[in-house]
Amino acid sequence: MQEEEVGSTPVTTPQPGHTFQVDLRGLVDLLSHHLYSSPRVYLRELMQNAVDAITARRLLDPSAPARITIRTDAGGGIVVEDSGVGLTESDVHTFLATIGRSSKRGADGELDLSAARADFIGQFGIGLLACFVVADEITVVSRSAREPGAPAVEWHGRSDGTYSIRTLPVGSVAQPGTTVTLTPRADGSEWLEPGRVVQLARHFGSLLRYQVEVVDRHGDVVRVNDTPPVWERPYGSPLARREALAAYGRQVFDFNPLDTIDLDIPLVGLKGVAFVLPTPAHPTKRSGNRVHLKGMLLSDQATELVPDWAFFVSCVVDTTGLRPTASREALYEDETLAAVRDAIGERVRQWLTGLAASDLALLRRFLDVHHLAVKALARYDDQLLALLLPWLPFETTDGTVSLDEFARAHPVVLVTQTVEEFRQVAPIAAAAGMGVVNGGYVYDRDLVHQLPLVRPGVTVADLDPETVSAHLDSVDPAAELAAAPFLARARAVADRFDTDVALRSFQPVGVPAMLVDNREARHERRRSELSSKADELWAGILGSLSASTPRAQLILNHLNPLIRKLAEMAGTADPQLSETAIEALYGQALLLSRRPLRPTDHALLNRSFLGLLEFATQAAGPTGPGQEKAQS
Ligand SMILES: Nc1ncnc2c1ncn2[C@@H]1O[C@H](COP(=O)(O)OP(=O)(O)OP(=O)(O)O)[C@@H](O)[C@H]1O
Repeated sequence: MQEEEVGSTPVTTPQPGHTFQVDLRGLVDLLSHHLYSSPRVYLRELMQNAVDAITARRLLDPSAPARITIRTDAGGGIVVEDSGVGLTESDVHTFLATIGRSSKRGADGELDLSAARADFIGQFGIGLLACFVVADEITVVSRSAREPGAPAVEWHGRSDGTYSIRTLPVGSVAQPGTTVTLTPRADGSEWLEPGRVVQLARHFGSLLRYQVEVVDRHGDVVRVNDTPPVWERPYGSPLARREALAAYGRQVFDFNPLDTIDLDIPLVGLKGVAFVLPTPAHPTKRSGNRVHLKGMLLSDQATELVPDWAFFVSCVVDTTGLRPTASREALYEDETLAAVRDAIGERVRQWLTGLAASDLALLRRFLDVHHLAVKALARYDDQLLALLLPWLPFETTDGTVSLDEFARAHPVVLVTQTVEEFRQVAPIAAAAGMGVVNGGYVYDRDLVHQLPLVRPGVTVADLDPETVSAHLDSVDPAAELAAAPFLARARAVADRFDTDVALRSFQPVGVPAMLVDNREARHERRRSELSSKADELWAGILGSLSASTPRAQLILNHLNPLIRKLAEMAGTADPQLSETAIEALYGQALLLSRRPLRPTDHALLNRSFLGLLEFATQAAGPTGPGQEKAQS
C-alpha cells in the first residue's frame, strides 16, 4: 500500500500484488542451525534427488539405466551424476529455482504432503538448499529424458540468492540425466573431503535401491550400497539366513544378537529385522532403531518406532509408507506411525510366544538377560502374563528359580513386601520349610500375586516378619523360668535400643538371635527420636503425627548352644560379661537383618566387639586358661 496526499485528505490507492522476496542467506542459516542436526545432510539430499530422478525416469522407461556416481576429484568440491529423468529449462525455473516447489508431489502440485507420491523420497522442495550449508555455488547440468529433443541446460545458483541459466549446444551432453557440482564454502570444505564423502554416502545410502559409487581422483571406485538388504536375499537354509542376519546386526550395532525377529508390515511397505540385545538394557535409555525411507537412512536413533516396553530390541527397517519430518531426521508422529509401533510390538510378542512353545533354552537365556523388561510388560499384558509368568526368575528361599518351579515345591507361596524383610526372614523361614519369594524388587510382589490366575491350585500370601515370629515354637514354661535372670538382663540391655526380647525355639540352630523389625516401625521410632530432640514447633508437629511407638523384637533362639550357656551362667557370671554378650548378640542380629546401620548401631558393634576381646584377653591372662595350658 502506498499513501498519496490529495489536498489535506489522505487517500489510499491499492497497488498491484507483490511477491515475497527470499533472503537465501537467512534461509540457509535457518536450515543449517535450526532444521538439520549437521551439515552432513547435504550428501543425503543430493543422493536422494538422484534416486528420485532415476525412479521418475523408470516410470517412463523401466529399462532405463540406474547409476549414481559421486566424484571427489573436483578440486575440493564434489560432483554427483545420475542417469535420472533430468530437467528442461522450464523445469529448472519451476522446480530447481523455486524454493518449496517440488516435482514429486501430485500431478497438480498440491500442497498436501501426505499425498506426496509414494515413489519418491523428496517432497518438500527445500532439499537442494541443504547444499548451501557447505557450498557457495551449485552448478546443475541436466538433460531431460521426458523431452529428449530439448537442449541440455546449465543452472548456476549462488548462496547470495542469485542464479543464472543457459542452454548448452546440442550434443554437448550425451545422455539424459543430471550432474550436480558443489564448490565448497570456506567453512564447509571438511564435509567434502573424499574420505568423509565415502563415510557419509555409506552412512545414508547403504540400502539405496540403485547402484551408488564414489570415485576418487585416482579413479578408484568404492561401492556405497549392498543391495538387496540382507533380509531380502535368498539363503540356502533357515540357519544360513539367521547367521547372515546376526552378522549384519553385529556390523550395524556392534553386538552379537541373542536372536533376530523378522519384521514385515505390508501396509506401510515396511521390512526389516529386530535384533534382540544380548545384555540388559536400561528401560530409560532406549536403544536406537535405524529407519530407512525407501532405502535412505532417515534416523539411527528412532526410539519412536517400537513400543516403550520393547527396549530389549534394536531394529533396522526400510519402509515406503512412513512420513519423515521436514529435516528428514525423524519420523512424523501420526496414526500410521502409532499403528506401525503396535504392529512391531505384536510381532515381538509373537516371538516370545513362539519361544515359550518351541525353544525353552533360548527363552531361558532371554529371560536371564531381560526379565526386568518382561516383568514390566507382563503386568499390563494378560496374554503375556499367562505365557511367561511361570518362567520368570524370582529370588526365593530356594535360590533364584522360576515361579513355576517354586510353586511346585511350595503350594503356599509367601511373598515379602521389601528386600529387607526377605533378608530377615529368609534363613529362618527356609529352615522352617516355608517358601518365601522376595517381593521387594520392582514389579515382583504384584506379579507373584497374579500367579493363582495362571496356576489355579497355588495360594499366594503376603508375609511379614511378625508372621514369621508368630510361627516360631514357644519355649516350655520351665525352661523360660530357668532363663528368667538372663532374659531380665537381656530386656534391660535391649530396652536401650527400644527393643523387646523374646525366647523361642527355631531353626537353624546356628542362628542365636534374630531381630524382627519392619520399616514402618523403624520410621515411627526415628520420628519419635527426632521429636524428642526438636524445638517446640517441630516437636508439636512431629508429636501430632505420633502413634504408639512400635518396637523391634530381639528373638533369642533357645535351641542355640550359646544362648543356653549364657542363660545357665546368668546368675553366676560377671554381669558386665553378660551385658556385653547380649549387646554383641543384638549387634549380630542387627547385621543379619541387613537394615541400614545408624551411627549408634556402629558404636554398639564396636563397643561389644572390643568388650568381648577384652574379656577374652583377661581370660587368657597370667591366671587364665591360656596360661595354664602354656605351663602344662
Ligand atoms: N538430480 C536431479 N534430477 C532431476 N531433478 C532434480 C534433481 N535434483 C533436484 N531436482 C528437481 O528439483 C526439485 C527441488 O529439489 P529439492 O531437493 O530442493 O526438493 P525435493 O527433492 O523435491 O523435496 P525435498 O525438500 O523433500 O528434498 C525436485 O523436486 C526436482 O524436480
